[in-house]
Amino acid sequence: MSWDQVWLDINIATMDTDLSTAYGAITDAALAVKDGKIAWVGPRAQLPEFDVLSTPVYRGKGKWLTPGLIDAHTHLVFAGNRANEFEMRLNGASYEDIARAGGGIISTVKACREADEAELFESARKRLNALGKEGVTTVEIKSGYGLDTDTELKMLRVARELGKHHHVDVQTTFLGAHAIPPEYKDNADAYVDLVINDMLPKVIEQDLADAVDVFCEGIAFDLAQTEKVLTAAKQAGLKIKLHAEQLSNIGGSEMAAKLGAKSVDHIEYLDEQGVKAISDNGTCAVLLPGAFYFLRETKLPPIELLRQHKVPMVVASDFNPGSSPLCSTQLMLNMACTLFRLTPEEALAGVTVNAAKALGLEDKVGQLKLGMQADFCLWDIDSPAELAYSFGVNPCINVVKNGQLVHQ
Ligand SMILES: N=CN[C@@H](CCC(=O)O)C(=O)O
Ligand SMILES: [Zn+2]
Repeated sequence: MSWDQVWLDINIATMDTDLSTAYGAITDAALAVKDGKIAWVGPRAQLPEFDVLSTPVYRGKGKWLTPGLIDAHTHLVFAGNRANEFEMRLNGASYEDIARAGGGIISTVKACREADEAELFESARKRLNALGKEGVTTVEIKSGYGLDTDTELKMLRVARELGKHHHVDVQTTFLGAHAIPPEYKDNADAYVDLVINDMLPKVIEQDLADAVDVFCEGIAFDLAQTEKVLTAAKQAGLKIKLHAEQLSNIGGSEMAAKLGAKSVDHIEYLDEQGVKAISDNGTCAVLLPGAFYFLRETKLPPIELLRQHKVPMVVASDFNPGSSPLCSTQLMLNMACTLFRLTPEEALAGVTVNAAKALGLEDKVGQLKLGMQADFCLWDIDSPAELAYSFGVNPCINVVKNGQLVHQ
């Protein structure tokens, strides 16, 4: 056998759902890489013979390998910060009060409109470095802090550039319909028209987005406005997804699922009818424990219903300056278990196999099996549950991206 690298003396949480073991685990395993892809994976005892003199061999000292982590929901391109609003909330104001008073998302919009591309790129690069060091190999980044055509395009260009200059793959999402900008305060429909007829065509023409998202909520866009944007995006051939049922239940998830959304995100207020709709349509549920924690929400997402209806559960950071200034996918693993009571295995699936599905990348990443991209991490852990159990000492030893060792 001729391979580019072989990993020995490892246990593997493949997250391969075809295997019957928890975590798709293979103990005393081996893995081989060729041309950036997984060329062999299985028990060490079955590894075919290979030329040990010409093949780099990495030894894992009995530790665990997992797929590279995938953070399927972030807003990591932004300017400024909202520590002042954090203080306001600690003095009694609510997230909704602040948003309605022109703060919240709109305050980050002001900062993003003023920031130049280099500034946005540099701050986002640092954040991406932080995620990359803790084992993230694919990240989704949304626009949505521009709310005018130029700034929305600027944010997406920065996100695309980051993907070109960083080992972490970037999937971009156009979120022009994130909030109603001050200029359209009394005419949200006209803003929706701008999103559909001016922004979206330019986003498509310049190939700036892989997907389109909308914030469907009482403080943002209503059901009809949301449907219009998602339908236009779908007709243009883009993947669609939705911020939905975060603060109330207005039926966004059900509508988006019927349109074929890859995911509905937040969903604390989703009811059984909504869960059935997303289950019937193969839509993933993206759980965002960081925002739940940071906003001190009390309404839990319907985890048990999601389990009953076999909805793939995803765990993401929602990293953003307002509701989740927490730039750590590893922390989300812990919070998904402590706050939402996911099992460590469910949480790990939420940042690997299910996260890939939410991004429409399930044929490439998220599992360690033959033919998939060689994106994986070696962790200084004795069981996969440790990834969700503890936080603060980064257990990531190595990151391999497309078969290249990028972090050790
Ligand atoms: N819910 C809407 N959007 C973001 C919050 C953005 C912000 O507050 O800046 C979220 O996913 O939590
Ligand atoms: Zn979000």
